[in-house]
Amino acid sequence: MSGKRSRPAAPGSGDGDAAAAGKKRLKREQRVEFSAALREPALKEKVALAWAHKEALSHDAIVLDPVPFPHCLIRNFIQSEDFLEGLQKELLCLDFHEKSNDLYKFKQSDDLKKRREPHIAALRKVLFEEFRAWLSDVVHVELEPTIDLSCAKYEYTDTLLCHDDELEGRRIAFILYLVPPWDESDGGTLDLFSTDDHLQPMQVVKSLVPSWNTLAFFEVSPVSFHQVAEVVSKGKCRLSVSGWFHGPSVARPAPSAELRLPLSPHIPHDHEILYDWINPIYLDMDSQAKIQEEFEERSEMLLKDFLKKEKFQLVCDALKKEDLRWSNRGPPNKRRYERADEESLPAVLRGCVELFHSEAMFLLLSNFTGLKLHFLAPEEDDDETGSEGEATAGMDPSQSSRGASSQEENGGRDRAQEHEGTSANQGDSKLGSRIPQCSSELRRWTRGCYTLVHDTQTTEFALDLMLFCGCEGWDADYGGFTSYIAKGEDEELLVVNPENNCLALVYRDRETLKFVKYINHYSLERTEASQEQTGFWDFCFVYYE
Ligand SMILES: O=C(O)CCC(=O)C(=O)O
Ligand SMILES: [Fe+2]
Repeated sequence: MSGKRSRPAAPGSGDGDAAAAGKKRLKREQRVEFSAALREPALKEKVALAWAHKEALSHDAIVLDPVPFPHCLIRNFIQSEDFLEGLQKELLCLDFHEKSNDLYKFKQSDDLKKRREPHIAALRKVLFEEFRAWLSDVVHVELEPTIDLSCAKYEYTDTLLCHDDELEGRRIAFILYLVPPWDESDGGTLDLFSTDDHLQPMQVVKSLVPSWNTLAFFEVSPVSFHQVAEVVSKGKCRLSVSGWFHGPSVARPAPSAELRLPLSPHIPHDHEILYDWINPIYLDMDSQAKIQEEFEERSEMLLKDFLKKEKFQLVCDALKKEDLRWSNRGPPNKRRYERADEESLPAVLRGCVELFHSEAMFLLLSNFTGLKLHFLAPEEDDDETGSEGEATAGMDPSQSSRGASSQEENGGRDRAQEHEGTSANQGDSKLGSRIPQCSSELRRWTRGCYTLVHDTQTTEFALDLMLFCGCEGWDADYGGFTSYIAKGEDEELLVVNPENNCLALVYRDRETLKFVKYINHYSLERTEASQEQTGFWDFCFVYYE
């Protein structure tokens, strides 16, 4: 993602506390230096050469690795241990704000740009004056004095998912870790991703374990994909001070647009399939009319106990069988979950997929939502009520069978006749380019899965359908919920929590984006409670008029 949302910008950095700065200091001013070894001209020269030639270099004071993208670790960055302790104390006294969206969950401090605590001020100075000069020489880029600095706390279940840091002006990212003794098994590693020929991240190829007084830095570029792995130790706090040195950006090629999932029109299937699978309360025309009324009001709907009990049980049993083949869906800067390979589906799951794909379902969904997902469904602006007072619910799916041929059987139903006429008149434009279609996936959600909002995501009018399985005892704190947000904002418009045998319908417009919240380590506690059951599944269909 080209980083507008790569990570929260340092919080409000207003200018002008010059007056305050002029006041007499209450606390003693601090001074600090960075690693003397690093400042040795001979070592500096070596690092600069290695950086320029993209060569690895290993020294007590600094390790440089050009793979998967150039990054360095500086051990013992700050010379004075007393200073670090003072700094840590000041940082922990700051106000931290819980930040949470598709990409991250962690605590961020107030902006450090203007903080006047002596250790924070001294760190800012050494970073953005002496160290910046050193770094400019080493990477051969004139880094600007712009101060971009904040403090982050990652605790149990906190994470920052795959991103590249790219945002206007950012040239070198850096992080100074102030963590207790830390092990890879605590989580919280800084993971670096390899990239493919299209500059998309592939997999984590290197994990840097944070350690006290180590500074990591890397060049921000179209391939600098990294993440902070979820912290999985309870009671451990991964404290860091991080920011960016600004400078001329590395050229970025235009992002390649993503292919969306294949779409297909309904498959011929008459209403019998509905009666086989669906709880009969939803097949009653009056309840469809009520659902439609409410859906038109709210653009969302949860239909509980949607499948017949015995069918739902069969579906759940089949999902738990091991012979299903699942494949990972990425890339990690956009999503991570598993999708069932359709070929491997046993009959019952194939049947369920067919249900959502069926012509009868397209018509039923038209009735639930008022959308025109079937040519028999009324036009959107056609809000007349029929003589039997049930017409707002459109067509009775039990009256339609196979496309046009069903019209004969529907002889008595005026609206069907009328609308067949309409679609025939509009002819090719309706039936050609604009046939209602859908995409489908059977997905498995376990710890570590998520989807992200990203720049190449298409926004469109669409009806989302999700049917959840295997989520008894699922807690919203595990993540895994689908969040709908307004484009360009983090504000949540709607959340859909996974709930067993619940059908969620959501109509979204071009200003709405959705993501599935990262499923965290806490979700594994449920696994322990309910034996081998990990995560949950959903049938996810997206319908287009
Ligand atoms: O804390 C880290 O190791 C990396 C943080 C990071 O990637 C970021 O804040 O953008
Ligand atoms: Fe980052």
